[in-house]
Amino acid sequence: MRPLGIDGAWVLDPEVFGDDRGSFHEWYRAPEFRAATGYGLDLVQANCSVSRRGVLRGVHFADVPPGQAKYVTCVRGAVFDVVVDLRVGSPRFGRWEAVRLDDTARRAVFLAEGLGHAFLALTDDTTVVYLCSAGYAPEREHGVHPFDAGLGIVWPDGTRPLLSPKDAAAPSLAQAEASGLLPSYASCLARYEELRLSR
Ligand SMILES: Cc1cn([C@H]2C[C@H](O)[C@@H](COP(=O)(O)OP(=O)(O)O[C@H]3O[C@@H](C)C(=O)[C@@H](O)[C@H]3O)O2)c(=O)[nH]c1=O
Repeated sequence: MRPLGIDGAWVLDPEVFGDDRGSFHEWYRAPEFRAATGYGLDLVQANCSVSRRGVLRGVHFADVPPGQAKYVTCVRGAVFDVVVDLRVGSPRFGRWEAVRLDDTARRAVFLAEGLGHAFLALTDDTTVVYLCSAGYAPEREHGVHPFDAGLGIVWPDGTRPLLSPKDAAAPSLAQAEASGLLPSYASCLARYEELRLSR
């Protein structure tokens, strides 16, 4: 796993073994995962979503503590997957980074607690699966608008994005910050340290 430009985010480039039957790859190995990230992934929930082309989900994040770390891959089709640093006080606050996840390279992205996550489906029947370190708590899950100019995410052309009503009504980064919705970098660092010591 190699770190992305936003601390707390990593990408796995797996070795994919192809043969006459199809392919095989490992997308999670606990010791290597821990060695690379400093985290043990405490698997509490595993999710799967299917999206048609142009569906855009996010930018979502959860309150820290406890936060919700996610380990994401795309098992069918392709997504433009985006990690956003929403941690107030982070040197990279507001910065975003995109990784293509697809059923060819079979990359996976890990996002630590407090980071924002979004993806745009580039194909029909795009299937994304992800492992989560915390269970779903709707009252603790929030969003920032994916087209917010303050974030300036450059989404790929060629699709007409379809957002959920909740995501379409999400605040801008500035509004979310002003209303105290965003996690602080200090609380995230404290949470990371707590997790490192406990696992
Ligand atoms: C996320 C989630 C949703 N749901 C339900 C609530 C709702 O009825 C339906 C769809 O929920 P949403 O519209 O929030 O789903 P979605 O927009 O796909 O939300 C997801 O977006 C990506 C970007 C993430 O990173 C995820 O963590 C999650 O926030 O599924 C659960 O039961 N458990 C869950 O963990």
